[in-house]
Amino acid sequence: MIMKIAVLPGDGIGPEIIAQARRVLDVLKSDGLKIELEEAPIGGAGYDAYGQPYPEVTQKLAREADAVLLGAVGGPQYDNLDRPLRPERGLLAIRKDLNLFANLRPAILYPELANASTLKPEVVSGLDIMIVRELTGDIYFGQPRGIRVNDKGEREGFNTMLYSESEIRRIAHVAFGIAQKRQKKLCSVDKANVLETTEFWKEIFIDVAKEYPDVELSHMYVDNAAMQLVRNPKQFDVMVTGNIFGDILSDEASMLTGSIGMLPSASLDANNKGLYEPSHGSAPDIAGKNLANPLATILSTAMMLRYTFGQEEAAVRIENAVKTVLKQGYRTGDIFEEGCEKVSCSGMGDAVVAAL
Ligand SMILES: NC(=O)c1ccc[n+]([C@@H]2O[C@H](COP(=O)([O-])OP(=O)(O)OC[C@H]3O[C@@H](n4cnc5c(N)ncnc54)[C@H](O)[C@@H]3O)[C@@H](O)[C@H]2O)c1
Ligand SMILES: CC(C)[C@H](C(=O)O)[C@@H](O)C(=O)O
Ligand SMILES: [Mg+2]
Repeated sequence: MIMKIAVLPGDGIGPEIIAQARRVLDVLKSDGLKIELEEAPIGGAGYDAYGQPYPEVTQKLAREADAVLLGAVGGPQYDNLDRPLRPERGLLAIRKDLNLFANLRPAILYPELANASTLKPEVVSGLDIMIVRELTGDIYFGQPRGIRVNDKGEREGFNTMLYSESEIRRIAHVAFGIAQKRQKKLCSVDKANVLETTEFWKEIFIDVAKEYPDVELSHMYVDNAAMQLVRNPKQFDVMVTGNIFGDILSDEASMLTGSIGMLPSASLDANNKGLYEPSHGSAPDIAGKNLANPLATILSTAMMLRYTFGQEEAAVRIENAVKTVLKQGYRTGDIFEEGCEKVSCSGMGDAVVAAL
């Protein structure tokens, strides 16, 4: 089987981190994996090349590919564009277009990074949480949305937090399925005390739970969950939540692992076609300086091999290479500590390739 991968570097540090992930894939390719890579622009790069953040060429490539590897989108130079043209809309468009409703963001603390975590080692050692974020619904996509003039002649901005029953059910099945293969503990995060949308979410989760009697389902309000994540994160095994809460909680959880540069992600459709990207953004403050941590992107390629291609061995090989470079003491600036060797983005890529 030839694995067709659409590579969309995007903006800011996107091209730098994707270059390192490509080197990793090139090693696997030279060792016999049949991988076909083709690049196209997305986000600001899409706008610059074709006037659209999700150009038709990119859409065609992404639809025809088995998986998509994406860097990051966005940057201050695009912030004043009309809303539909902004880079972030390109990312939302590809997620919706490919029906990638299940976003998996694993927050794993590698023991070597215990000191890089913002929490004390004893609170965080052994951390392994899977955040399951619904990705194609919620306030991100609910209609109506916009900025309008109200009855009093005042301008107002509005969005709609919306989930249909089928959208909740399908993400619930994904989350319960993942919990079944782990510690069998699923925490659904909501704001059911205030928001009808998430009260409904909770109701559906309780119903779906009947099909998974071996999984212990709990519920937590999102404000408490944000606090519990920094108080005692190891109480969580799998967390499942809607699009907006998942966006925020996954960034928070990333710091428990040492850096946002360590958090990979998989965004899957119902058939495990996936888009793989780091959870972070285009980091305009360090873009073009060869400073970014490429490990989240490299770990995302491992997720791709696992979830879309069923190549468990190759996935573990990449993860082991990452563990090796951390053991060897290589650190980009975001995870650097005294006594380690500071490397650039491409330097980290060199180390991973050597470890492979
Ligand atoms: N998936 C995506 O493409 C995505 C995700 C988040 C934000 N964004 C976009 O990125 C732009 C910047 O957003 P932001 O600043 O809020 O978030 P960001 O994640 O880009 O950066 C936040 C901070 O984390 C640092 N950082 C991020 N990734 C890093 C890495 N790999 N190595 C080292 N440090 C890293 C940055 O330098 C910055 O200080 C915005 O346009 C935003 O919309 C895109
Ligand atoms: C850039 C933005 C649209 C995106 C999101 O909010 O989903 C990002 O923050 C992420 O976490 O992937
Ligand atoms: Mg985010």
